This record gives sequence, structure tokens and C-alpha cells, in this order.
Amino acid sequence: MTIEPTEDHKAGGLFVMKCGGSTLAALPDSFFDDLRELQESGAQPVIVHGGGPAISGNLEKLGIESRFVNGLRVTTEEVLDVVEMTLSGSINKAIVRRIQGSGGQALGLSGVDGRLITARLVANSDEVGLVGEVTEVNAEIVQGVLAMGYIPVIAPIGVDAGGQRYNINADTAAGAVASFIGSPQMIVVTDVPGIMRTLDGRKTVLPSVTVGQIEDLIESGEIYGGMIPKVRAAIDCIQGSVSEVVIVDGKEPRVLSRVLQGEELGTRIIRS
Ligand SMILES: Nc1ncnc2c1ncn2[C@@H]1O[C@H](COP(=O)(O)OP(=O)(O)O)[C@@H](O)[C@H]1O
Ligand SMILES: CC(=O)N[C@@H](CCC(=O)OP(=O)(O)O)C(=O)O
Repeated sequence: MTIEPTEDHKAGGLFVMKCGGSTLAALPDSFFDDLRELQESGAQPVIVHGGGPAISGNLEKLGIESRFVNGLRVTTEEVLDVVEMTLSGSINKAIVRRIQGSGGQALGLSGVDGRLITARLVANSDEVGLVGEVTEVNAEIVQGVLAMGYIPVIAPIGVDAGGQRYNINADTAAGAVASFIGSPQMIVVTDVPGIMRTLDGRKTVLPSVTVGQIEDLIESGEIYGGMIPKVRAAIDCIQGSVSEVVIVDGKEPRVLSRVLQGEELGTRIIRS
């Protein structure tokens, strides 16, 4: 089974949207109405979501401290139970319910289901524990769900051949899904209007940045914290089938359709 993106994908074809935990609760109903309209008009959205703040909140309730190394959660088996419960459970189903509430069709999955996301330990697992990097995404499952008329809503948990599960940063997982399914575009929906930098003492959104400029922005400290995995995932997937990654604020009205129509909104990360 193959997916044929429309000639002009910006008018509505296959695209991956990553939705951050920072913004999920703040997304207005109109965001999901826009998504439903896109689905009705023939677009093929694929959602990969985060949920970092909800995981930290659940860990805190259990008296478990959250620790991060370079933006990655230090993940023990005990932490992983909470990560999986939160991402594959409450967060995933909340997104599915909101899409359905707007009249759209959605099907929730985690990377474990059908071995959708195969992963292995990251190189610095001695520091971060059971954190995974993606080795493969089963594109046929994504294509099958889309062909049935549902929006796949994917929680970023990976699994290996031996059945071990891994916690995967949601930006990293979204970039890998975009690459493996051959999506021309990834839209990263977050809580800021794009990549910002301070110019003349004022914070301004950069309309576009190249892969080359990103390293300088990280080096100078202007890109830090949660923005780092986003831009790193962008760099990785832009080297493949994805031609651009757009970082936008989910509270912006009709943000998805406006980005897909090519409106200058947020920050576009492009090859050069
Ligand atoms: N240059 C930058 N421009 C905008 N935001 C930045 C920048 N550098 C770091 N950030 C931070 O990145 C955050 C978004 O990442 P994160 O909180 O992990 O969001 P999400 O949950 O959507 O993945 C912003 O709220 C902001 O604090
Ligand atoms: C390894 C790792 O750090 N995994 C993340 C997965 C969730 C995530 O990435 O959520 P956001 O998109 O909201 O940040 C975590 O445990 O928080």
C-alpha cells in the first residue's frame, strides 16, 4: 500500500504534526476544527505527541523526582511505567477524544503497537537510562490507518526485537516518523511563536533558518532547553525526504491550514 501525496502537498497532502506537551491543554477547539476540515478536504495528517509536563506531574504525585540530561528524561523502569501510562494512556486518548469531539476520525497508537517504532538505546544510556533512538518506523501501519480514514495519533514509546520498551523524545520520534513515511513537511506545534532571538533588546521570531545557522544559534545560547531536540530532529529529518520543518504556536488561529497554504508563520527550517 502506498500513499500518494497530492501534487501540491501544501494544499493538503501528507504531513506530520508534532504536538508538544507544553501546549496540549492550551490548544483551542478551533485547532481541532481546523484539523477536521483539513482531513475532510483530503489532507493526511499524522500526529506524534509529547506530554513531558504531564509525565513530570504524575511522577511528582508518586514522589519520583524528574531529572533531565540535555533535554532527555533520565528513565528507569519505574519512570518508564509512568511515561508509558501517561503518553500511551491519558494524553494519547485525550487527543483522540478532542479530534473526535470536532467530528474528525482518529486512532491512537503507541510505537509499541504493531512494532510501529523500533528503537535501541541511545549512545549516552549510561547517563539517561532507558531512552531510545529510532531505528525504524513501520510506515505500512501509518499508511493503513490513513487509508481507513483515521488520523494516526502516535505516542513516542519505542520497542526492540526483544520486547524492551524505550522512552523517546517526542520531537525525535516525530522527525523519524516524517522521514520513514516520506512526509514532505513536519509541523511542530509548541507554546512559542517560533524560534526567537534577541535583536536590539527585543525578542523577534526568525521567519526562516537554515540547518547551518542552527548550530550557531545553539552555540550562542539563543536556542536552549526544549527547543534543542526540536531543531536537532529537524536537522536529522531535513536530510531525508522532509524539505521543511515549521515551528509554530498552537494558539495561532487556524495555524495548520495557514502553514500548509504557505503563509509566513512561525519559523521555517530549511536545508539552505
Ligand atoms: N530560541 C528560542 N526560541 C523560542 N523558544 C525557545 C528558544 N530556545 C529555547 N526555547 C524554549 O523552548 C520551549 C519549547 O520547548 P518545550 O517546552 O520542550 O515544548 P514542547 O512541550 O512543545 O516540546 C519554549 O517554551 C522556550 O522556553
Ligand atoms: C526521552 C524523553 O525525554 N522523553 C520525553 C517524552 C515526552 C516528550 O518529549 O514530551 P514533550 O514533547 O512535551 O517535551 C519525556 O519523558 O518527557
